[in-house]
Amino acid sequence: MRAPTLRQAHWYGHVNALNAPFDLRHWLTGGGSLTAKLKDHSQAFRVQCLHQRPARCLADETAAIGLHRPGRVWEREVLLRCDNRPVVFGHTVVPMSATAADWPLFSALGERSLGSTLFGDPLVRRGALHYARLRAGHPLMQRASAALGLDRPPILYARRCLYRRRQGTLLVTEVFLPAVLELVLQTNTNTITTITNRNEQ
Ligand SMILES: C=C(O[C@@H]1C=C(C(=O)O)C=C[C@H]1O)C(=O)O
Repeated sequence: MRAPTLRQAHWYGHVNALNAPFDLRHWLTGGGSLTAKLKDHSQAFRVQCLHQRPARCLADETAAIGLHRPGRVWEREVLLRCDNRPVVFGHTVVPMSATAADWPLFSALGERSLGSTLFGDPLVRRGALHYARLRAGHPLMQRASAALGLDRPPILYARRCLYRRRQGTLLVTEVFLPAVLELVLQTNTNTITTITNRNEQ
């Protein structure tokens, strides 16, 4: 196997290949909507849309979205914020050949979560998760670091998933930022209060 250049990552089919921090594993491998999981771990969740525009797909995503050579795509990049702290850099690409019938809600998403349109749509088929370690030269490392205005961390861990709907493909890459490790599951204090009150009566 040819060693990937720094601008490209090797995407593995199993998270064990990353040797990622233990506390990151459940974020990397979790099924269901990441948006829903982040909402469970924060009081306030927000999608900050950085841009959604035509772009050239990254070298290591060309084949994944079914293109024979790097071509033009619709590119959406976001920061997912929990209690205003950026915890995930999201990068989504859709080939220009896709039609509105393939992804009817994609073009007008704005600051609504893409996940809210994917999960629950019976026509959407979700592929397997793949995982990668992003190093300094990878475009998504550079973009995530720039969005945070921070020096580049040595490594960021990412996952990506291909979604299909009708004839369309859509590739979502989620780059997990260091602050995600500080999130705590928000227990529903109302439920606990109710139970406590009942016990005291
Ligand atoms: C795919 C999902 O959508 C999330 C929302 C995104 C967006 O709004 O661009 C991008 C990445 C995802 O983490 C999800 O919630 O699981």
